[in-house]
Amino acid sequence: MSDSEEESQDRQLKLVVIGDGASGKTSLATRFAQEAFGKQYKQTIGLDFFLKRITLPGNLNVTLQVWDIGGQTLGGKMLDKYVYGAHGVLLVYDITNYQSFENLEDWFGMVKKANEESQVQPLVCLVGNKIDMEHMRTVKSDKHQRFCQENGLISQFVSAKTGDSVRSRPEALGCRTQSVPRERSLYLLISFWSPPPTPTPHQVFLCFQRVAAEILGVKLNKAEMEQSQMIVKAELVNYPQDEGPVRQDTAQQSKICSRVVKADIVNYSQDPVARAANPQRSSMCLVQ
Ligand SMILES: Nc1nc2c(ncn2[C@@H]2O[C@H](COP(=O)(O)OP(=O)(O)OP(=O)(O)O)[C@@H](O)[C@H]2O)c(=O)[nH]1
Repeated sequence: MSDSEEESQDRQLKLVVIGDGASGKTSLATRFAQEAFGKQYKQTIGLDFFLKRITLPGNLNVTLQVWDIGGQTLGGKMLDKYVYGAHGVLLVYDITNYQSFENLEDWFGMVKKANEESQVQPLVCLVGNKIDMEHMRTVKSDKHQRFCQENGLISQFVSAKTGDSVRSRPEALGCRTQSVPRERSLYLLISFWSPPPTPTPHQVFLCFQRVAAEILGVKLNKAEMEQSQMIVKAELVNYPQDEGPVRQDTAQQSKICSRVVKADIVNYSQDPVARAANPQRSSMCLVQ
């Protein structure tokens, strides 16, 4: 095998996703590996595996082996075996479930114990999931940050549900806002902070990418780092009546921007399904 062939071989990383039951671990892994999301909760018994190949800056191909560990394994005999040898750990909690945050101490304690004899400690990322339900948040962002600082963890907020598609313009999301002046101003507001409409990776992908990059010591550029860390929700727009089908796909989209932005309150006048699934909307654009 030539040198260049050897160099182009994939690196393999084992990433373990742990946290309380129903915090969204399987959903994160599925969003990352399959670009999918299921509303139905199906408890993971034991563990599941996902594989995904990504390319990091410098043309470095990395195969991520994602171990999705069932939340019920905490305190069980197998957990330390699952976690042992992981290069990275995603410690997941649900921002709307305080107990899932409190239990992180136990999960993190187990990670440390499982690897205490290992020479290399895994990189641990604290993941606050379900930020599409910001209005139901029970874990304050500063608690999250404190936990990260105290334990030397990297920090991430995501939504497995929306994928938190950042850096997309309204037209790229299928919104047609031109016909209503109020929406037009919102469109302009968002456009002002948005870069050109190129297809960009979603937040969950960026979260995994960031962990892989940190493990391998690969530097992400400033834009990639900002994308992976900044989350702004802009749930908005008073859609005209004839645009129901478009709305369904776009009801959960978020936007990235660098400060607080006042936005319109949503009024999904033609979309009872989306409304039922998402009863409350933020009237502000929130900066994490
Ligand atoms: N709104 C919202 N719901 C989510 C999100 N992520 C997961 N869910 C829902 O939360 C429930 C639990 O998600 P799972 O991914 O199965 O949770 P888990 O942590 O794998 O659960 P265990 O298998 O018991 O460990 C499901 O009904 C998901 O649809 C999210 O980001 N936002």
